[in-house]
Amino acid sequence: MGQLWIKNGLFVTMEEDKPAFRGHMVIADDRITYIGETAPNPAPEGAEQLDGSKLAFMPGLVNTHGHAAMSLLRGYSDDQNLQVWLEQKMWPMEAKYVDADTKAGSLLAIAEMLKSGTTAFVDMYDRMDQVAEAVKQAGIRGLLTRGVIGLCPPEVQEAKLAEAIRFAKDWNGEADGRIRTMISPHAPYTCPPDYIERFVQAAHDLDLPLHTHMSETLAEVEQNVKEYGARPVEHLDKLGFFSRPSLVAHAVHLNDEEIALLADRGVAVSHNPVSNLKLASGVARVPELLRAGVTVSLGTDSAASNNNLDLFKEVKFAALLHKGVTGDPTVVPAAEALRMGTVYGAKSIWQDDSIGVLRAGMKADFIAVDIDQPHYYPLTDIVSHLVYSGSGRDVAHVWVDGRQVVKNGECVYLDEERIRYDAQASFERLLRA
Ligand SMILES: CSC[C@H]1O[C@@H](n2cnc3c(O)ncnc32)[C@H](O)[C@@H]1O
Ligand SMILES: [Zn+2]
Repeated sequence: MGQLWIKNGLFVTMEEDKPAFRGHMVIADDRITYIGETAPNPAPEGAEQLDGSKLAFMPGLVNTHGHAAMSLLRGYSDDQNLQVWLEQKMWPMEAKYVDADTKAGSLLAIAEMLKSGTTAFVDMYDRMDQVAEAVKQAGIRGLLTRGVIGLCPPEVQEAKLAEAIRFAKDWNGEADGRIRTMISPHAPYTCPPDYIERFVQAAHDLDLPLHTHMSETLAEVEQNVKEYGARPVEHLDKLGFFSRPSLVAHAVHLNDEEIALLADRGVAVSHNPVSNLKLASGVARVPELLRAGVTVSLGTDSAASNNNLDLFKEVKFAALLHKGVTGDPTVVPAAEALRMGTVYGAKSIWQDDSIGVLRAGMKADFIAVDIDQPHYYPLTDIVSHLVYSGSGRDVAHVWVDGRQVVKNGECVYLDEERIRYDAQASFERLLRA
């Protein structure tokens, strides 16, 4: 891959001691080898040079919850609550998916994510080999997991669990280590307790993290109490779920005791503000979670409930929403929202701390934002501008694992025209089927 020397760029490192400065960065193969205000000394011989003077460089965004292939269902069902949306609209359409649809939807989503600055994403879905192939091709980083809905006869449950384990084993560490896997019962309301326990066992056996939807709606919490005599957090805790590194999506309806328990067990939360607003699920208690020491990152959920996979939007919503509902303008300040979209996301999913900040020795997963535009002027506080004024549309270049995967706004390894065509064809077939 060789070396890249970025000169005179504005670097937003996400490091606490030196968050932003103008300077230089050197990439060798998959790693950052130098970052600093002064030029590298000695100068990297033979390195490709990039003038960074009109660009802001920051760690790639990390999307910690989604279902990429559902991008085919973008706009198919708006303005419904979760239960109606899932049971009457999503699940009937998903039942008609074939491998080619999952591949088409995943490529569409990955193109959208890469072009808007996401370098790593979590994906929970079915037909995950297709998603993994798409990740491999596009050059993005993926934490992939076969999500399992257990509302089916025992022999089907058995087959789904076996498939989840097979996928997790086959793909962990693939694509030069850009793919990692997890184990995922879909939710406490779609998987019986003894079935969830088998996923926990599998996660132990394979030494993998767990991921699930949890406490997304009030109805879910009430149903859990009625069926199992416990709220979802206590329920999952009793089933041993939090004995593994775990990432829960949504966590909207939590009481103080549940927040304390999640903090105590080291559970990471993927906050999905836009999806939660659109499905009228509620607003997660993010300021309290952060105060309790929970790692809170950001997810888009799918393009069918968002309807966009630009994580910059999620960062902005996270910064604004909690000010609005608490009446306190100091909660989730811009820098904290940006940490949720980068370093906290990295911490939640990539447990070896090799991504999420710009620092020598870290993996070279970073993006270049075109700040030579009116909405970045006057150039004062770059973090404020990125959060409150910027968007994924400003992303010019993206690197993952030291490899440039977006150049001048175009995906290097994807045929975007073909992807749009295939996505449209898949959707039309699904409608007719
Ligand atoms: C088979 S795993 C993926 C499964 O999850 C469904 N899904 C998408 N968004 C949500 C959400 O916000 N809450 C719960 N479940 C969701 C999706 O339709 C798939 O069936
Ligand atoms: Zn989801």
